[in-house]
Amino acid sequence: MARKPRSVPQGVEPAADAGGGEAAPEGAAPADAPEVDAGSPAHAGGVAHTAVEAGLDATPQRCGRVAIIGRPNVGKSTLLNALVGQKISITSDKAQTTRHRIDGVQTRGDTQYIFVDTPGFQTRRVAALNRTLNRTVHGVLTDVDAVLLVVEAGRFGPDDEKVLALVPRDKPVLLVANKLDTVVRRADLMPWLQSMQQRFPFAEFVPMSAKKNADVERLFDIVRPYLPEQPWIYDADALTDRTDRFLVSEIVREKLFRLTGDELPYTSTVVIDSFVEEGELRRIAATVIVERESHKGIVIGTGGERLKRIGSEARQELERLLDAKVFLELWVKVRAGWADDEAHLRSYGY
Ligand SMILES: Nc1nc2c(ncn2[C@@H]2O[C@H](COP(=O)(O)OP(=O)(O)OP(=O)(O)O)[C@@H](O)[C@H]2O)c(=O)[nH]1
Repeated sequence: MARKPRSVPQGVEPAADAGGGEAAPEGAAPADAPEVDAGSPAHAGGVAHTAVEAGLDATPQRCGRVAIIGRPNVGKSTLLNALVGQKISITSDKAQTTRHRIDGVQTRGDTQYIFVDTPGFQTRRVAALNRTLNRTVHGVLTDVDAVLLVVEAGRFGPDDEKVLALVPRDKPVLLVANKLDTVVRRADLMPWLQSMQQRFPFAEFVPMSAKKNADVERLFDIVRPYLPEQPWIYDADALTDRTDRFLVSEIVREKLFRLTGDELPYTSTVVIDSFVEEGELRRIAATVIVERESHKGIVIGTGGERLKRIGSEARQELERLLDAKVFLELWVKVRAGWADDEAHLRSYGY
C-alpha cells in the first residue's frame, strides 16, 4: 500500500487565493443533513461498548467510504487529489482518463475519509473497456456511506442524469457543483441550484472549485457527519490502497496523454515491466501500448523527442512521489485491438 511520502505533499494548490474558496451563493445553503446512524452499538446490560463509554477516549474514531462520481471531465480526479493532499489519480483534458477504482485515504483528527474515485461513466462507446469501466462504477456505489456527485456548476445534462440514475436511493448524495471559478455570473447559479433541489433530494449542495484549498477544506467538514463512528480501516499515514507500481503506471499515462493531446486515442495504456528498488534508486521499465503503428509514431515523435519528454516529466514527478531517485526506461509497442479484447484487458490489470 502506498503511504504519504516524507516530502511536501503535492496536489492542492497553495492558498494563493487569499480569502480562498468562493462562498456558497446566497440561498444555496445546504439542505438539512439527514440523521446519520453513527453506528454505535446498542447498550446492553450496562456494559461499556465503546471507548467513550469505557471512559478511555473522548473522541471515538470515525471512518467511512465516500464515492466520487460524475460524467467524464467534471473534475473528479482533481477533487480526489486535492482531498487526499497528494496526487494519486491522473488528470488531463482528455475525457475518460481515469480507468481504475482507487481508494484515496485522508485521516484528520478522529476521522478517516476513504474517497473512492471511479472512472467517468462511459456513454460513448460499447467496447469491452467501457463495459468493464461501467461495472466498476456499479460495484463502488453499493459499498459506500455517502456519494459526491460531481457536476459542473450551472450544468446538468443527460450524461449527468445517467450517472445520478445509478446511485442507490438509500445513500446520501451530496451535489458538488465544481468549477465554480469558471462561472462568470454567480447570480445565475441560484435558479440552477433551486432546480437541482427539485430534481433530487440531495443531502447537501456544495458549490466549489476543486482547485481552491479553502473549498476543499470546507468539503471535509460537510462530509464528516455522514461517516459512521467505527475504527479506522487504514493506518493514519496511508495514502491509497494502490501500490507504488500502480501509481507509477498512472503517472506515465498522464504524461503520455498530456503530451500527445488529441492526437492519441484514449485507448492507449501503460504497463510496468519491472520495478526494482536498489537502495535510494528505483529502476523502472515501462511500455506504452498503442493500437496502431501510426500511434507509435505519435508517441515517439520526431527523432524520439516526445517519448524523451514523456519520460523526463514522468521521472521528475515519480521522484517526488516515491521520495527516491528514479531511472525510467520507456518502450512503445503496438497491440492491435487491445481495448476490445477482454483477455488483454485482464492482462493489463483492468
Ligand atoms: N477551472 C477549473 N478547472 C477544473 C476544476 N476541477 C477540475 N478542473 C479541470 O477539468 C479537467 C478535467 O478534470 P479531471 O479531474 O481529469 O476530470 P475527471 O472527472 O476525473 O475526468 P475523467 O477521468 O474523464 O472521468 C482538467 O483540465 C482539470 O484541470 C475547477 O475547479 N476549476
